[in-house]
Amino acid sequence: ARPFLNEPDTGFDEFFSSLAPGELPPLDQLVGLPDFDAAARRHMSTQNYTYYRNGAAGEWSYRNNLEVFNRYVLKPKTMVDVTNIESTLPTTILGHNFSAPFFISPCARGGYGNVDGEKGLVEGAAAGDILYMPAIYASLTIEDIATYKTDDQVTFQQVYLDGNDTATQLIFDRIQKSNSKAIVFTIDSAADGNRHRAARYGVGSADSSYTLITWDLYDHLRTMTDLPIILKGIQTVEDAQAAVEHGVPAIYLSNHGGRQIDGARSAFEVAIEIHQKAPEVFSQLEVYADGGVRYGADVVKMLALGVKAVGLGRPFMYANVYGTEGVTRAIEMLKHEVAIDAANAGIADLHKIDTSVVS
Ligand SMILES: Cc1cc2nc3c(=O)[nH]c(=O)nc-3n(C[C@H](O)[C@H](O)[C@H](O)COP(=O)(O)O)c2cc1C
Repeated sequence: ARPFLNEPDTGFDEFFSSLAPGELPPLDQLVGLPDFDAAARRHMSTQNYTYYRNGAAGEWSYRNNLEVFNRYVLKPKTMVDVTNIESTLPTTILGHNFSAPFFISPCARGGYGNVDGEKGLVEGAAAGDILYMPAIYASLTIEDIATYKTDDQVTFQQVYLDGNDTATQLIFDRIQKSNSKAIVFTIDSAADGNRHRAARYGVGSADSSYTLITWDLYDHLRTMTDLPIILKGIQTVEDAQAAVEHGVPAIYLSNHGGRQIDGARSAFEVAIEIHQKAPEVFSQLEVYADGGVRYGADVVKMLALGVKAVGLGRPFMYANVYGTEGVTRAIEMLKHEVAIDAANAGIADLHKIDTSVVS
């Protein structure tokens, strides 16, 4: 296997060389989202870090998620008035207002990175006014997470579901009671993920059984709740089109951070396929996407294809090692990067972005 740099070398190790083993660098000295990975790796136990970091099998999909953004370059336009770009960061996600077109992807086991579990993710999302999607296998319960929300904070609850109606109805009722505004049904994990790195440390998938996931099930689930049910883990244009036919309000392109099946394409590549073969999908329903997003420019490239909002998993899990302040700072960093990268690419308004800026 060719060598792989988990984070590009931007001087982190030299700069923080005097820190004691395990000591976290001061938050205000981190300069970008990849720094949170390096900081968390220093601080977390190898076992816990491995659960966050791992990808399926040889981790080629994990790597590709990160590397794919470098295979598509930006084509900056000049002589454009970009001075109002920051005012175009806010967007709506399923009709709810947020301050930026990115969100916190659902990730299990926040407690591995912070003794307070997902508290920092809920509070950070509120402070930064972005969407958080708590995972059903979060360390905190749906109800505990709800106690950390501000009064008007909008969250979407992720779930794994099977054909057991009684269990499903219980979960749906809890979600409704906790005032979540949508259900994010993960459909890319019909079987256990083949996770070599994680298996070494006994930290495999949170969802490991064979699970019945079909369009019939989706149609049935919709009769069991008034909440919109988003499908997470769509990976082909055909499935995106089927989602339109089944009246799905939003799809979420994802290969689960490269954690389920090695060799699966990145969401960015799937978005390109949809853009090429069925661009109408982007206006027929809302399309979200995640995987390997680490820089403002990555978000800009996703938006250029027609993606409405972009998710990040690991960066926020690593930021949560610092708790609410860390997550809040990560959000600020990414907002700033999206704005300056878009501006330098000659984009005046993020809502009017199109593929002419990407090649
Ligand atoms: C530690 C960890 C736990 C995750 N747990 C879940 C989960 O319970 N449900 C789910 O749908 N996706 C889960 N994911 C996938 C994320 O929602 C998201 O798709 C992925 O992290 C995006 O890639 P990124 O980490 O490169 O941003 C998890 C990812 C990580 C890193």
